[in-house]
Amino acid sequence: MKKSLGLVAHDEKKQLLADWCLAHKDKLSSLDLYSTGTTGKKIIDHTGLELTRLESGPLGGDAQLGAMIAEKRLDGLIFFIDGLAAMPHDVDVKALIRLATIYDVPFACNRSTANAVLELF
Ligand SMILES: O=C(CO)COP(=O)(O)O
Repeated sequence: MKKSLGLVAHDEKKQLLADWCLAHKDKLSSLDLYSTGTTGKKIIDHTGLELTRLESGPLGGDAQLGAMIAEKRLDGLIFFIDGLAAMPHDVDVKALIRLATIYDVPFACNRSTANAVLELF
């Protein structure tokens, strides 16, 4: 069965994630990819990768990824976080990170850790 990977980025980090996805397109195309709404659109437009777009983060996309982790349907999470901006949905962001932590899901919050997580796939 294909492994699944979540891909999320805050607005200031979306280009960085799209570029990272392009650089790793071959490997990523062998995985089931899930993304929050706006991040997913950016990745598709930039890379042509196929992925499942969930709701936008502030409208529940982070919560959907958290639910997938709790249901053991997500094998890894790449979440490029903007550590310099306040988010109206900060509670959802924290909940997603918390679930990745307690379920021991490989989780990357920036490019160098994303490279390390992708090595596991
Ligand atoms: O806000 C996000 C993660 O917290 C990302 O959501 P979007 O991909 O819809 O911008």
